[in-house]
Amino acid sequence: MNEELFPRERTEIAPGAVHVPDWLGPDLQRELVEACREWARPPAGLRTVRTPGGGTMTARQVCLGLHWYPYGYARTVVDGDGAPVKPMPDRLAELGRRAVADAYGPQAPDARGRLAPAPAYDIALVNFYDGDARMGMHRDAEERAEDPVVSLSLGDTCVFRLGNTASRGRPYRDVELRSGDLFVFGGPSRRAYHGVPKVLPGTAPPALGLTGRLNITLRVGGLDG
Ligand SMILES: O=C(O)CCC(=O)C(=O)O
Ligand SMILES: [Fe+2]
Repeated sequence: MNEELFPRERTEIAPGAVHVPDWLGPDLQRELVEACREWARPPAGLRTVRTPGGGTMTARQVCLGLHWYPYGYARTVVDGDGAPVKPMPDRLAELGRRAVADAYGPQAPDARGRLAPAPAYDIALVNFYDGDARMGMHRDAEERAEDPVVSLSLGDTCVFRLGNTASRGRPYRDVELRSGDLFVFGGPSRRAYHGVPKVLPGTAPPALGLTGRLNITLRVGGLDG
């Protein structure tokens, strides 16, 4: 459902950072919420992340493919129950490839007429935000690959802040991400600071059956070998 007078449009927020509103239809949103509920179950389920400074992240998290912790990747939940991380589902990897193609459009061949291979997404982070949760400004920096990060939003609307690559401060741009929206940041924005300063409670589509916000972030690790 779109209640705007005019439809929200695809917008390049910064070079390489593209917002595609309403990318996921209602059925796919519902399927993904159901899948997140399964992934969130123990073992290797939803956990509260502790930061080295002694704090905790307010968004709770579960990882697929490789386990992210502050600040690295492991094959087991080294900062939780120690269980092996759940596998990366093929359908999420495929969704990531489609997301990049839709966000950036058909890619241009290089000077020899070759197309770069589609990114092979092998990591998913699922973040669950209740009404008070947020995420501070950070960079997705533990991956070696430079492939774009794909972010899918489900449930409550949030304010997503995309900053610059030099510091957590200004200049930045705030974008409202609603249920079903796609946000991709690659190229010059791949290492930009970003965060979620605010979730707007009670804004999820009623038919989705979710209180709070889920974010699925897809990344390419480039960490094998
Ligand atoms: O929830 C979001 O939209 C952002 C999540 C994020 O930046 C991350 O998991 O690294
Ligand atoms: Fe991030």
